Amino acid sequence: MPGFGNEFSSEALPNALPKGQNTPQVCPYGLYAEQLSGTAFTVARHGNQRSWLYRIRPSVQHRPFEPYGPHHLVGDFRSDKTQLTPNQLRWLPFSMEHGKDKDFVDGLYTVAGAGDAGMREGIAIHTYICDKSMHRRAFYNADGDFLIVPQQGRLEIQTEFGWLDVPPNQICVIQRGIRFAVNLPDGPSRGYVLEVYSGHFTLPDLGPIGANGLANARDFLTPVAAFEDKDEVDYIIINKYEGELFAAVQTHSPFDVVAWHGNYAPYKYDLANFCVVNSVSYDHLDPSIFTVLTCQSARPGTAIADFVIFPPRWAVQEHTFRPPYFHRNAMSEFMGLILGEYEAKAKGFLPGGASLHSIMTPHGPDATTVAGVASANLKPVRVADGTQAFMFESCLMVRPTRWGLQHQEHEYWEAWQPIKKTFDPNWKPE
Ligand SMILES: O=C(O)Cc1cc(O)ccc1O
Ligand SMILES: [Fe+2]
Repeated sequence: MPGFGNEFSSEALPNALPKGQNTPQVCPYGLYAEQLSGTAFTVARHGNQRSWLYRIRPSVQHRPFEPYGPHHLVGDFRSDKTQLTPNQLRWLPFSMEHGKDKDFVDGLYTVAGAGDAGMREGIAIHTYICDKSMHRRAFYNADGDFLIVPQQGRLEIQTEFGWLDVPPNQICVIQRGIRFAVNLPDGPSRGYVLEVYSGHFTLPDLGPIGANGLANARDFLTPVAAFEDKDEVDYIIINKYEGELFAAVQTHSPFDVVAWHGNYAPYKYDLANFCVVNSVSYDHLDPSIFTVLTCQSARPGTAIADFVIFPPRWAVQEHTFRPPYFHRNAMSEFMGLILGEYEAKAKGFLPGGASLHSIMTPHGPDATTVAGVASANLKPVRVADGTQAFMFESCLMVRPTRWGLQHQEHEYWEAWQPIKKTFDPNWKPE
């Protein structure tokens, strides 16, 4: 179903949604009504999110949760599972070996983050590497929302709300609490996850751009209700709770929602639909023009996390240094690559890899990219064709985990050292 933030209704059987009320004495088809809250009951109307699920059995029918592990997740970025460093960091593609004999849940590795899931403030950045579909296992995250960015392998995701099919170059958002299971129809798979512990993703304001452009609301897709009626089977529900995992057994499928309505539901988006807006005269504009989704903090204009892409487009700016500029940012920048190459890095930044440039840590185009600029022909050119890089940008101090640091590419700093001094004190304006 198309649209962003809509009040949706979906029935897998005719008339399964109660008419005119949420909690009738007895629901159609003998279903149980269950509310899933995405915000406090009392949040102002424009930000309030909840859905009503009409299911074969209530979710509460499960055995007690027990600790589950081992795992490679971090939910507290002041703990000794992290290590402070302001250095530029880069990762070669995360090895598929990390995903041997693992499903999506067991194959989650936290690379970096900030804050504390327990305080519901902060973000976590994970990679997932896996080669097994989830069989009779479902996952939900009590800590926050997942924005999932597949890099290798299509994800076929069963959720309580229906099915999502998410190949690379598409993304999906699965919010706090929603149960899902990931199948891997293409075999071994890898990707990135941006997790936000507070708030939810919204579309960025467009200001003077107007009412259209960037990620258009109509291109977001939410699943239709789809249920399975499986009883007398062991299902394991795995819960991420303050960065730890817990598992509970139940004897029915959690994907038994016959109908639902509400505005708290997962969605996906095809990055190829992004309507790119950029300078058509001069200068390299800030990458915020490429924001797909944002999770805002309480400080106006300041994101806990922005999801930004670097899509294929025309570069037409005249008398301009066209690659990304050198800079020191007030925000942390974690980047990944889905496909192809990134315009600021001639080598070393590869699909499935990543980089982290912390708050105020200098960075910019590498020496090879800089060397090509002065002689570049500034006719209109296609840039980033067949490529897709992205950035998770956060106002928070993002720390790598120990696992992240152990797997980094050493000597990344050397990428900038061959940049030549071109200063000429006798230079004269023409
Ligand atoms: O650092 C990066 O590569 C990301 C980035 C891209 C860009 O076009 C401008 C600023 C910026 O931080
Ligand atoms: Fe940057």
